[in-house]
Amino acid sequence: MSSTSETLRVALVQMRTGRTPAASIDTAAALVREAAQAGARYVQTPETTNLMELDRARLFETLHEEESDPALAAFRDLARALSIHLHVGSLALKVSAQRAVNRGFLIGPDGAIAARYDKIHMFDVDLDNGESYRESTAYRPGEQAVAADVDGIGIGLTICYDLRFPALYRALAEAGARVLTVPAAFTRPTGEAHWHILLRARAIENGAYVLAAAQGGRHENGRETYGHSLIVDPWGRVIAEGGTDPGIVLAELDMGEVETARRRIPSLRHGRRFEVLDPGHAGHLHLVEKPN
Ligand SMILES: O=C(O)CNC(=O)[C@H](CS)NC(=O)CCC(=O)C(=O)O
Repeated sequence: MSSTSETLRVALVQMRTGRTPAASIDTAAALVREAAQAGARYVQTPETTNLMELDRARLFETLHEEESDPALAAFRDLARALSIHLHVGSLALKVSAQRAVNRGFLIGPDGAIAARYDKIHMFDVDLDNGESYRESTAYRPGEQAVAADVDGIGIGLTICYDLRFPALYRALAEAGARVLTVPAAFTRPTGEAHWHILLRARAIENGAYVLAAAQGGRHENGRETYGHSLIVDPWGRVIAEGGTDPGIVLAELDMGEVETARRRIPSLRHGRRFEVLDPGHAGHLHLVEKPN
């Protein structure tokens, strides 16, 4: 790596995960191999790479615990075989008989798990097209933001609905992340309305690359997801984008672009914090001084 330009070749794997983990693992693995052959050093797969299942009884019959999960074992072998950083956007994993986690893994080129992240914000939402989700009835939310390292580049780990909570991304950027990741399974209507603009906003306000591998199309469980895996640069430009079908999306990240964006608009440095003094009333919000 030269001292003037720090770069990272990345790929997103877009999928249409079904109800059989073995098939999902095979599909994902083939696309990860294709990405590695195209020169990607970091490859990200979408939310719930292993399984999309709406039937709760069947979900818990199919899920494994982390220690015995076949998808995690297969992806660890694959990362090592290809010598890449493999970010499995998330796996649905059982933590007890009736409780699951929506957990992301960053696997290093040695096959070791470098970071784990449990999705914090649960998608408990009723859409006006009749789609209704209660993620929190099956999944236990995470309680920690997680930043990790890929070849000396800080990477923030988030998942899907987290995208709507900008304070998480600000905290990750302040912790040193220059790349923010949002593996997702967005619904079609909310994706059409909000996907691009929210991803671009997170990139712009933090002067960071945003990488979002997506689920797309009509799934075996009947759900439809938005697709459009996206790579956004720190100035907010979309530099690569997927469609609705499975495939890979490639880009070369240049960390000089992060430096340039943050020099042009130093909003990370200028940010202040506010505290509600008198909740529920019109009034003043107290400006909280930042340390230093
Ligand atoms: O449950 C699965 O099978 C996979 N997981 C998901 O699809 C998750 C939880 S239901 N989806 C979202 O968070 C969509 C967010 C979204 O669409 C928005 O914020 O607009």
